Amino acid sequence: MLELKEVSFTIKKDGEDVNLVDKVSINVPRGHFMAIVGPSGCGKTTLLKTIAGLNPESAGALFWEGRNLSEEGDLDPSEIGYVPQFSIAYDPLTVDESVEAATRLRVRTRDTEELDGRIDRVLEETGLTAIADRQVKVLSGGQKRRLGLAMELVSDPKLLLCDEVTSGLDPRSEREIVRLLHDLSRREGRIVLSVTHSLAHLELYDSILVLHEGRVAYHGPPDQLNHYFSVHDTEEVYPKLATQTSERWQSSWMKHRGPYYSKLDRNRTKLVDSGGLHLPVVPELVPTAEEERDQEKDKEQEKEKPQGEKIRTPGFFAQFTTLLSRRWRIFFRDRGQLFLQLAIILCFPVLVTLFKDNANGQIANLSDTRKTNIEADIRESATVKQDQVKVGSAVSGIIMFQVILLSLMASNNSAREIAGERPIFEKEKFGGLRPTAYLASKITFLACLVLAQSLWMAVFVNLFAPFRGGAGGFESHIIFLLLVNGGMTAICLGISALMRTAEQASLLSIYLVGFQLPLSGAVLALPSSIEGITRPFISAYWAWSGSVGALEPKVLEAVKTVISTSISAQQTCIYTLGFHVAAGLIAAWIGTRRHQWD
Ligand SMILES: Nc1ncnc2c1ncn2[C@@H]1O[C@H](COP(=O)(O)OP(=O)(O)OP(=O)(O)O)[C@@H](O)[C@H]1O
Repeated sequence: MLELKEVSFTIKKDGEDVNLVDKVSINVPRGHFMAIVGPSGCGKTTLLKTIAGLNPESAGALFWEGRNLSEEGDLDPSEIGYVPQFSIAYDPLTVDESVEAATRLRVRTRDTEELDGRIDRVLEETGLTAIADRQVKVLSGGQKRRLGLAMELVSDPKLLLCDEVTSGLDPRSEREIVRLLHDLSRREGRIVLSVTHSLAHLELYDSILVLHEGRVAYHGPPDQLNHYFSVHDTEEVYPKLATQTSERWQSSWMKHRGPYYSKLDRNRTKLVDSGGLHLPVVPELVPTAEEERDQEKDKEQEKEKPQGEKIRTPGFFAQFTTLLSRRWRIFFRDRGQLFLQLAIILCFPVLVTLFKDNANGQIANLSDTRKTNIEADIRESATVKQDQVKVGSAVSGIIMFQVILLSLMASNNSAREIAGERPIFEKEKFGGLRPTAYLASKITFLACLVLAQSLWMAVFVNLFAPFRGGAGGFESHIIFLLLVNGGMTAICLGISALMRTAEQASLLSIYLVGFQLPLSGAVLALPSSIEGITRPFISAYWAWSGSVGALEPKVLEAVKTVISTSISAQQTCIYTLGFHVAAGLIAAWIGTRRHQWD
């Protein structure tokens, strides 16, 4: 039994308290199918989220089987299913893959047989078996809703909350979905609460809850709705609601609700007697002595069951591997993303090699012995200077170009990685996904991209414009390229986790990359007052400086003749870039833990 006692959800608006849900009191027994209806903005979704625990109630209390949920802890993620308004499946995956991923993330199964059995059962229940290998992107609206339901049913939730799962469907699909929800409420005593705009098919529900401005205006049998509101047609209920204030509707309901609740009880008894409702245990009925003995026996047997038979959330590693393999599958299925990534990895290094000729040029040596005349002496110095400028600016420019292009790749890698799928992530988190497993899968996926991009950039460019480093110079250069790409990828991932939308995250990440070049000081020296403030945050400077520091002395001298920015010690560059990686990951960790379900 789900019980709400004077539950309110209050927000602050212009300094005033506003009750979006106001003193809602209802009882919903096991195996009950209830519609939550009411005009747009009356608080239906807010009430559903309050029941789900997504909006903590500001007053009142919620009970599940007599257990106070706010005091004794929420329902286990496997016990509750929430089907939101938005799609919770990835377009490139098939129906079967989506349900499989949902099962692997929510349910700890003993073996593949159990996993397959669970997936097959859920596909069967929701009528998706015939289209199990179809990609989500080609599904109809009704099929997508069924998939959303299937992905929730994998854990056999005792409480299924559905938010507008029939909106936008044609009348036939709508009826099919309502019928499906009705059937789901008839199994294992599952409670199904469905928020809907539609006043069609109300006869399929056991009870209708009418909300008006967050208050209960009616909660009774569907066939008494018109009678209560004194209307001929259900469509007239909403206009009728507008004829008086919600306070009046609420107090009127409190006065008259007795007979309607009795009717609900009678309907339920009839249903149970006719065998239309299968209830494994009916806690709200006082059991006979014999039933009590049976229940005790059941409890004992439950205790003796091996742990594996209970629905338990999978561990960190199982969730991590499921998410990682799903991420790679989406990556390879999404042709656009794959093509863009390959084009970037292959073409960006080609751009850098355009400057190879000057970078490969020789720098003449000054003679040890002085020339016999001053004119020859000056000519020789000028030639050396010319070589230094030509080679120095090309070598420094190539390094900076590599660094900037890798920063650009970094923002492309991760700016949308979390923000672009935030609703799905929040939904999966609600279903028991560990944020650490999610973050670890993202880091592993991105680390592979960073490795491929940075190594290819270093090796390809080195083929045409060999890095002119001393002993171990090229290896150091590779490390700095890896670090700048890794650092910027981590920072953009942090931004992605903290921002509310993918657009905000992309924009901020692009600005961040755009400012790297001018603020690095590699092109134009910055005023020292600004340099001191900005430098610690400019990854491009530290990677460029570290790589330049790994050049052989003669080339390093040449670079110094064309720049007026100081070169930092390599150790300092490594530590600073390491700090950028760590800061980005910490931001991502904070962002993934934060609750961002609108
Ligand atoms: N976190 C929030 N902060 C401020 N206002 C909110 C918040 N959540 C909901 N609201 C407001 O509360 C009201 C009820 O919203 P809710 O989404 O519950 O309505 P609804 O009945 O489900 O509407 P619809 O049928 O149009 O989906 C709306 O006016 C909405 O703008």
